[in-house]
Amino acid sequence: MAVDNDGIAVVTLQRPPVNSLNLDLLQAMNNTFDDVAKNKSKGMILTSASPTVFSAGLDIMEMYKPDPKRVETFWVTLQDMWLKLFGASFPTAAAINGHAPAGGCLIATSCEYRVMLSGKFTIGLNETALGIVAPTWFQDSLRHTIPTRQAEIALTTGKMFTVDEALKVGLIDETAADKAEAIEKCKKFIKRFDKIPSLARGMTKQIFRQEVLKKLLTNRQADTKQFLDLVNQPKVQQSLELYLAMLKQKSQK
Ligand SMILES: CCCCCCCCCCCC/C=C/CC(=O)SCCNC(=O)CCNC(=O)[C@H](O)C(C)(C)COP(=O)(O)OP(=O)(O)OC[C@H]1O[C@@H](n2cnc3c(N)ncnc32)[C@H](O)[C@@H]1OP(=O)(O)O
Repeated sequence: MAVDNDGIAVVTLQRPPVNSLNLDLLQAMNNTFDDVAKNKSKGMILTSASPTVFSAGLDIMEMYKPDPKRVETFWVTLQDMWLKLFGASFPTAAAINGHAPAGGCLIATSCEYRVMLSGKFTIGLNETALGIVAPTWFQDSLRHTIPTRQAEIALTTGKMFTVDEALKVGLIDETAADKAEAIEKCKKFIKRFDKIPSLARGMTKQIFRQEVLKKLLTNRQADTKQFLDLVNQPKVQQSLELYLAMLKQKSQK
């Protein structure tokens, strides 16, 4: 992960090849979000070092034949990442310079503003298409971003939006021709708050988001147990094995 700081922190996800979210990357993100809060940055922009993938979502390898302690830590760290990002008092924006499926879409929808590169990229919560259920807080992040009816249809169909579709439904706010332009547009959004007192801004955002945050905070243990019960089912392990093989086969073509 690289962080540039000119008052606005540009945080670049840098875990080749596809920025899949494993325990180490999630821990690094959490430490970075804490630093951004401590350094009193004007705001934070999340982007990716890959030219084609913003983030491929959760690292499937963390869930396949997992070590019991590590997989629990993985999930709790993912919850922490979402609580910190969705609940950040500082302004947040995503310069989405590539595909953003599942957990990649979660990161983007946890930010306040999204600029995505025009091109053949897709974004969405595709969990149902994979035969899994997006956790409540994943769903909440999408419902918080696009109209409820569109969110329900997208979630139940596992829809991956093209850039044009995402713009139309409000899943992204703007498009950009390249990464530099996406970052500039995100900076422009963050600079809108230059004349707004940051305490009032931050508290207003937290009040606006508190219902959704509270849902996970009060249900954390149950959410973790549900995940662990699911991931340890032999049938789920079988599906993960098949999915990994399919991904490998596709990447070798
Ligand atoms: C059937 C699944 C059952 C799961 C059950 C889980 C039970 C518990 C679930 C509860 C949690 C629910 C929440 C889940 C949220 C998630 O985020 S799940 C992850 C979903 N992500 C995806 O489905 C994305 C998969 N990846 C892609 O579609 C593509 O890789 C891409 C569009 C992002 C990029 O395409 P491209 O640039 O062509 O790269 P590839 O050649 O496909 O991949 C390169 C390389 O990376 C490996 N890889 C890709 N994604 C992941 C990943 N998410 N985790 C781990 N590894 C990944 C891919 O296999 C290639 O590896 P090799 O080079 O072949 O070694």
